[in-house]
Amino acid sequence: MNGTPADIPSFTGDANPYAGGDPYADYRTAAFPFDQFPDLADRRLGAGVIAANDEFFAERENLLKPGAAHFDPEHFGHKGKIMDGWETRRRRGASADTPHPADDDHDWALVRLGAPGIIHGIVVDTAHFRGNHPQAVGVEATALPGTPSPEELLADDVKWTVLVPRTPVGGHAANGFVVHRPERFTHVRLSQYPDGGVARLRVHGESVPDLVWLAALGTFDLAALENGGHVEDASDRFYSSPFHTIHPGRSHRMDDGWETRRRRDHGHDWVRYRLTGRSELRAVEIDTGCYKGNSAGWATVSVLDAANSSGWREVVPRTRLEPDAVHRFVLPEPVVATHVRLDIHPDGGVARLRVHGSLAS
Ligand SMILES: NC(=O)NC(NC(N)=O)C(=O)[O-]
Repeated sequence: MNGTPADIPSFTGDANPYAGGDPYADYRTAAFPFDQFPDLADRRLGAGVIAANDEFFAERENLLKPGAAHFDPEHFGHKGKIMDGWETRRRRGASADTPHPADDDHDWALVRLGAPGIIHGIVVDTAHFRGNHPQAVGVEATALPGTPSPEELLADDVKWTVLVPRTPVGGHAANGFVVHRPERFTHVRLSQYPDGGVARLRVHGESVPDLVWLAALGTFDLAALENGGHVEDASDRFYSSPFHTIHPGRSHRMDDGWETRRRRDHGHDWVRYRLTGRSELRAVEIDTGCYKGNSAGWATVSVLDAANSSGWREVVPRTRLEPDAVHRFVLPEPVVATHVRLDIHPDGGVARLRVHGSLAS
């Protein structure tokens, strides 16, 4: 079953015209059951809007930007109001007698996921699109190997699976849709009927890597999101998401890592990761990049082999961390694990965790 079950909030209709002050004051949003899963269409994972049929008012690339859409009421350009989203021109009918668009008229954007995977939910966010949001949206997905061009994706023989059937949406709202599909997808197509603006598209799910590629690599980072690593749980998500610790590359800003609030008790913070699969781990990296006055103080790394009942085992003992630095640990001997836990004492920031090894045979 796809779409919006009765128990998740849905929004329809116009929002009121912007009345000044905080543009988010009348924004309609909700917590969705799939919020726990990362956004597979995150630009920071390498996702891209590779084509759109129209982007007259605002560029398609805005759809995948991290963070909430910005609205500046005074910002106008040569073509109209500058909008932080993807916005198409107004569609027209064929003649003076039929000035309205036809029922099936729509605009579309093609998105390559940054990490292909299983999709659990979609948010079509129309933030700041009030009188010019789409009346309805639909989302489909497909899986193609390699790096297909837009033309290849749009070929007649490509099978697209409907994730969100054409559904009315609200303006200036986070329009969320639960998806129940077991397949791995590589691309999605967002359609808006008949035209309009969408600020952000979020595609929440679980990354499913190409195992043939990983087998060819041999040794790789088994916690990396792009390799199928996953954050199962974390003690704190106050400032930023623990998923950032398994994003590609180095962190370039403090909010690009995982930062917990200041603890005022005697506890500590932690993240629990599920690895690509059962694997043999040989080396661990903890990067406190961009955390200077608020780096995690000490860290411990433990592993669990869920196929074996021996429980959690510490592989990196509690170690003092330097601010804004990469710390490398070669394990005294390789360990077999399905899960890793990072404990930080007492609190603070960790930008990245890398867990190097290979899949256990
Ligand atoms: N005030 C507007 O935003 N108008 C138009 N859009 C932009 N971006 O100028 C439109 O037709 O939707």
